[in-house]
Amino acid sequence: MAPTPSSKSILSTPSSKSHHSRTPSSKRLNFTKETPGAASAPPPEHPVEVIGRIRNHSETKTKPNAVIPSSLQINTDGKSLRVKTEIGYRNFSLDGVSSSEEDDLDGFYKKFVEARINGVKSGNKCTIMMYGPTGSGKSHTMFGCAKQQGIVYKSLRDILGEEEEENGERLRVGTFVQVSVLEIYNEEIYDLLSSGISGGGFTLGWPKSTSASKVRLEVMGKKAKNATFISGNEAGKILKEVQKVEKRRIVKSTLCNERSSRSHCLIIVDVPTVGGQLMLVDMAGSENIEQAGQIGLEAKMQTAKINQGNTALKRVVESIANGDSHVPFRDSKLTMLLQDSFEDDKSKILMILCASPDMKELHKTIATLEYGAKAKCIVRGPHTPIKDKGAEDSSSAVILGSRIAALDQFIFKLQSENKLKEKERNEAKKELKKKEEEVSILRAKLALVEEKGKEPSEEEINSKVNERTQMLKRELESKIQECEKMANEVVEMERRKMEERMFQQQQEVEMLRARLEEVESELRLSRGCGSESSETEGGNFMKRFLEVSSDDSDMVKSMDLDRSIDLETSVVTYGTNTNNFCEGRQSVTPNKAFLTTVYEEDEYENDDEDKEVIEEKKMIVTPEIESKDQSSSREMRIQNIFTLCGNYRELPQLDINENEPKLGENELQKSKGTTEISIDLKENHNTLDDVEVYVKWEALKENPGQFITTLKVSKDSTLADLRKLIEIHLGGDQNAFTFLVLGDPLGAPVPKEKESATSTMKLPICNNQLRGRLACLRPVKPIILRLSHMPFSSLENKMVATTPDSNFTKKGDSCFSPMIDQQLSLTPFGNVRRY
Ligand SMILES: Nc1ncnc2c1ncn2[C@@H]1O[C@H](COP(=O)(O)OP(=O)(O)OP(=O)(O)O)[C@@H](O)[C@H]1O
Repeated sequence: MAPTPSSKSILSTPSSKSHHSRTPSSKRLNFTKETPGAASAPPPEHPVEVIGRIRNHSETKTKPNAVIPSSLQINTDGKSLRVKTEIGYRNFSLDGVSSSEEDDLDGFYKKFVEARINGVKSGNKCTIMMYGPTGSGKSHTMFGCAKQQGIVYKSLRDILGEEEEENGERLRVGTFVQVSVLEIYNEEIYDLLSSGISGGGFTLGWPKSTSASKVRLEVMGKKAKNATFISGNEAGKILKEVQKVEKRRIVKSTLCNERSSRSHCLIIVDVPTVGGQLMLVDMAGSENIEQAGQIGLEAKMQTAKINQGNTALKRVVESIANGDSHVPFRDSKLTMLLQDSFEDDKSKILMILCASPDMKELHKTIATLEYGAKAKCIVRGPHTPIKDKGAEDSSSAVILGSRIAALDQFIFKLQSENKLKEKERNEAKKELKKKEEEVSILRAKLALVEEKGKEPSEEEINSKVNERTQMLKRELESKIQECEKMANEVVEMERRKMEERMFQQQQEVEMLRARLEEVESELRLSRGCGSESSETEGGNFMKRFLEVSSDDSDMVKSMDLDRSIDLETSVVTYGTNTNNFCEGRQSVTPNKAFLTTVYEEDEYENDDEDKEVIEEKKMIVTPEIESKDQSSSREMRIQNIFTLCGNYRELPQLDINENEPKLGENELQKSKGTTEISIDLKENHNTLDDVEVYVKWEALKENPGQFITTLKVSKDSTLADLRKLIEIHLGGDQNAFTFLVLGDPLGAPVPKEKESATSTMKLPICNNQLRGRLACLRPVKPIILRLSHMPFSSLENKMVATTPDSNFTKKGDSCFSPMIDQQLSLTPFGNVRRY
């Protein structure tokens, strides 16, 4: 193996010759002068840590299986590197060495970068700079590739912190950072975060559009003045902005690199909350003009300008390492901005030397490693150059101002976040209040439902019953009042009608009286006014009729006048019971007329079956009889009237023609409960020894002269015999009576002891029949008659409901008043009723 070349021979490159002349290697390595008591002093601090990063061989992709010779070999200690040359090898001791083959970007970051980033989060300052020739992998390591992210993004993530999201909400907020991105191109500083048009943009040789859109910045102290920064604590947003900025860097194809970074890029990350700062510097390639292949004066000038930063940095490093009293920080914009990184006691520099194992790159690789070795030798101590007081103050003011601005922004951000949270909290409170109201409403409803579901208590039932009872009571009272009112109205109406009827009846009675007077006068005329008895009879008749007319007793009377002149017959039936009132009127054959009188006994019995017919008589007068003896016919009619008045009420029925139906018979049969008693004259004539006795009570004021029965006795019989039969008929002697000698004007009773000596034949003849006698009985005790007190209203109702027969009476021939005729035309019965 060839002997290891001395470092001197390896580092004797043209570019470094001048430095070697000024700062011998021995001095460089031992630039920290030993001072008395140095043995007891702490070991010197190396502010610059140098890491070698060896990229993959460029021909690996094209020749994957080929054995490609490499100029670099990492020693076993992992911190030193052997460079192979044609004449031998040279070792370089570094703080660490890593190859891309062994450590990808993640591995490299974790091994050499992560600890520094943690220091920044704790408030330290760190500058990570990529140094190496073009195409050695500086940008690749700094920004990464599609597969892996580089140091910029990984460190930002570490500082900001990984975001945790759940259901679209961020759970953890990262560290607040302030990021500014600068580009130093052609010794000008551009603000890559500003999109404004730069008035002083240098466009020579580069696309105008690119440089024209950038803002050029001036340096104030050690900082770029008015640099734009992005701030926040959300890693996603910050990284996205940095990615955009990365693409705005000026790149150009060179012989060494298709997309060669022609500028230095500085990404400055401030962590104002702790005072930490991270400065990431991706330097342009360190190749010289010839190596870059630039042709022409302009291109050579550009390359020279680009290298100005690299050259100035080399000198700064050498000056610091040599302990020179003056460090030329102001030789370039890059060194001006990196001054704090070298001078601040809290600041550390991580210099990553990028190198290619390609044999063609050997010289550049050695130059890079020598540069790194020098930087590694820098220590802080007494040799630290005296700082420029004014510049330091200015720099501190800028830093403080920046920090204050960052803190203000941070406070503002916290305040806005706080406001947002406050707003959310208020909204949540409102929502909570609304929900509570809904809950209370629902609870009330639930309570109601539960209450309804419960069984009603006894008190509730009682109260409801009472309430219902009161309501029904009120309804009942109101209905009673209504009924009373209606009843009063009905009574009043009935009373009025009754009065009208009474008035009508009084008029009818007057008419009837006048008619009777006419009849009486006719009778007197017909008898030639000669018979005194007739006079007496007529007088009696008038007397009785007037009594009846003026009588206010409760006796009910009925009367039908024979109207034989008109050969019409009217049938009048009176009943004391309104419900049982039987009425009928019909046209009859001209040669027949009859009178029917019916007394019904009990007005209080409403049942038809209980009605008792006391008397019914039919009288038929034939035209033949009337033609033989007109006067006899008239007398008969008058007798009928007498009969109605009391003494001669009972007239025998003269049924001449048996084959013809008896007039009014149908109506009588229809009348329930009436008993028809017919007297057949032919039969009487056949029995010569018998006398037919009509028995009746004497007609008194309180007694209408009720008919009792008809008895057949021998003509030789006496009143004593007749009494026995009558008493048998009456069923005992409770209605004890005496016979009246009716022919006697005084109407004297026959003493009982004389009854056996008095012949039945001495009784008055009844209805002009030779063998008919009338036995008029005077009751010893007064007969209690159950007579009707029927109201007129019922009778009136009956009359209205009846079908009239207009042929029954002839107009103008009626003996009654027109009003009565009208009534008779409406009803089959004429009636006179007195109370
Ligand atoms: N470790 C690596 N692994 C794979 N490819 C790499 C690696 N390093 C660099 N490359 C590739 O080499 C090319 C040049 O690399 P890069 O641009 O990073 O070089 P550079 O040093 O930044 O050059 P310049 O100074 O000109 O910008 C790129 O295409 C890059 O992808």
